[in-house]
Amino acid sequence: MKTRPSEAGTAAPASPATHRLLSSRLVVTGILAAGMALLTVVLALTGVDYWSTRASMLQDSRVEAAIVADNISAAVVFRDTSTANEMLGALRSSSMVISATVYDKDGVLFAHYARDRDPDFPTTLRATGLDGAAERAGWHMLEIARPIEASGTTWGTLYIRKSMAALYMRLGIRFGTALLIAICVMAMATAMVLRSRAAVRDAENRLHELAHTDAVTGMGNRHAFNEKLAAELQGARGAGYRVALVYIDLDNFKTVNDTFGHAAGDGLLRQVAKRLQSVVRSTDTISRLGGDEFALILRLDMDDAALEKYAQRIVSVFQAAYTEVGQQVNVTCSAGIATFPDDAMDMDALVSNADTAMYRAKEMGKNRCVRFDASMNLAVVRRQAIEQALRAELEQGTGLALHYQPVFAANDQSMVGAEALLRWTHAELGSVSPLEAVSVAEDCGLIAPLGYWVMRTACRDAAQWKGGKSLRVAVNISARQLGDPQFLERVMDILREEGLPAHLLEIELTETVLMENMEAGAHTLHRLSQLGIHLAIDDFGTGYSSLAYLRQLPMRRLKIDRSFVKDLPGQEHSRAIVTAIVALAHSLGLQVTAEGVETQEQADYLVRQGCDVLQGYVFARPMPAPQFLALQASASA
Ligand SMILES: Nc1nc2c(ncn2[C@@H]2O[C@@H]3COP(=O)(O)O[C@H]4[C@@H](O)[C@H](n5cnc6c(=O)[nH]c(N)nc65)O[C@@H]4COP(=O)(O)O[C@H]3[C@H]2O)c(=O)[nH]1
Repeated sequence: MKTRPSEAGTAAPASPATHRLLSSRLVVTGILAAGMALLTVVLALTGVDYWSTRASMLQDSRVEAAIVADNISAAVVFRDTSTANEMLGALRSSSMVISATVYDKDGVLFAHYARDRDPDFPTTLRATGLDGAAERAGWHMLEIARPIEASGTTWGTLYIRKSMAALYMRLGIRFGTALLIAICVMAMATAMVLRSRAAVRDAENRLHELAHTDAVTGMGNRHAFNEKLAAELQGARGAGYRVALVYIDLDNFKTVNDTFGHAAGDGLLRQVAKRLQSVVRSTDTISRLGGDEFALILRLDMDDAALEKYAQRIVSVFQAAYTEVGQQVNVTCSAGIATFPDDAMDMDALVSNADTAMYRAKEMGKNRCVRFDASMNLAVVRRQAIEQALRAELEQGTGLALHYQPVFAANDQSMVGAEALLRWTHAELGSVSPLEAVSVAEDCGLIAPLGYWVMRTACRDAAQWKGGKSLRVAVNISARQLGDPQFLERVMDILREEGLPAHLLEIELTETVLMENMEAGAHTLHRLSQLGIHLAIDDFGTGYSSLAYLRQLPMRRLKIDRSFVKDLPGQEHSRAIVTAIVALAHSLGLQVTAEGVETQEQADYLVRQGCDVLQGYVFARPMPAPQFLALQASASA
């Protein structure tokens, strides 16, 4: 199967909105953190500044008070109040001084200076609360007291009050400037971050768009599909609605791609996308999952019958032919539907079930839509078991066998060869039909080892068939085998190693195999034919082969499918087809084999129509190699 459930993924990836919100938050948090850091630095610097300015102011004030106390001592000794007042007045040049007072040795006011009115100034030394050489530094005011001395005697006390306002003013200006610079820096940094963020977001949006868009059709791709389906299922769980998933796979897209080239294939996919979009509702989501696979997610607001009709509409969209590179191209689709929560409770199971239903549609003949059914999973389980068993079987090679069904010349009923048919009986799985085994082997990549085992075994057995007439062994080849670039070389090696002449090997290919390997196949077939190997078209009439194309291939034989033989000679339709096929084959120089001949009446009719070789239960059933050897020995005796 092309799609494995694990590819879908279960967890809903973060939506672009969540992603954007998260990255915006990160940006804001980063800016805030930087702002806080700058503010802290500014505050710390201001604190340091405060303490150093305050300490130097204290020191200056002490010196100032000592100088004034020294100079004023003479005026105090001689009780010259006016000189003392004048000297105190000189302090007005010191802007921080509020007032200065001199008390005599009894602590009584002697001289005073106040910058403005200072009604609270202490009128006695006692009221200052300071004595001798003391100082008091508060938040608002600095008070200094200094003794006034002359000739070793204390004559009074100088008391100065200073305001701290200037200090705060200076600090305030510095803090404000630093803050302003910090804010400007932050604003510039923020503007730059936001600008680059916007550029990054644009780039992210573009990347998101690219990562979620299919380049060929412009539809959502597998990422977009996974996100949408996860979101839709989450919504459905919350709100209790149903969701349907339709898996669509084009049936013969590979042929178009191989025939007309990849550009035409892309053009066709674009047309398909347009047509699909024209039938789905605007609320439904259609995505291209890759290759020729599309998926449709719809919120189910319709009943099952309406859903079937809807699916039919999708399939019928493909009925009209497409025109690509001037050619009419017919492409059909196989679709599978699974619904949530009826068929699956989670995303992986829903995807897997829709895929399973789509593969069932293919198995049922393509060009249809199939609703998932729980029993289909049993089929999937069986296929997985077959895959495992086949893998083991090919390593040990014990359970596989070939049976040979003889084929007879129509004119004299003599045996002319045999068709090798795969038989496989497994201890647990029982008898597995060759069609089932080959189909599983093709899907899981085991067709090459299986095909070469069949080819080698058939050639080895046929090399033992000795008799009057050389018998040719026919081997069936599946589509994937013909696509193997090593095919020609491997077949030649096998013939050489097993000792079978090339003309005694016939390779049977169905029309579908031929049509699926048109270009690469044609070259290989010509080489095989040049080497002497016979080529036959199997099950003729059941495929869609173009006769013009078949004519160019080096075919020797055409085998009429047994579905046309079964109703002979009674049914007119079958009679007409068989007559036409025989005439056509002979006109192209091909021999005709009729397979599935079950009655003598059918055999007689086919001989009358000119068939060259007959094969069927009426003559012999497929049989094990030793039995065939015995039959062949008795026939040639
Ligand atoms: N009803 C009826 N059936 C008859 C009669 N005579 C023969 N048959 C059956 O018709 C099938 C003929 O093989 P086919 O058309 O190549 O169809 C084959 C062939 O396409 C495929 N197959 C078988 N062996 C191999 C193999 O080794 N490799 C590949 N690639 N495919 C194989 O599986 C198909 C089915 O094979 P079988 O089941 O063996 O079925 C065989 C054979 O048993 C008859 O008179 N009446």
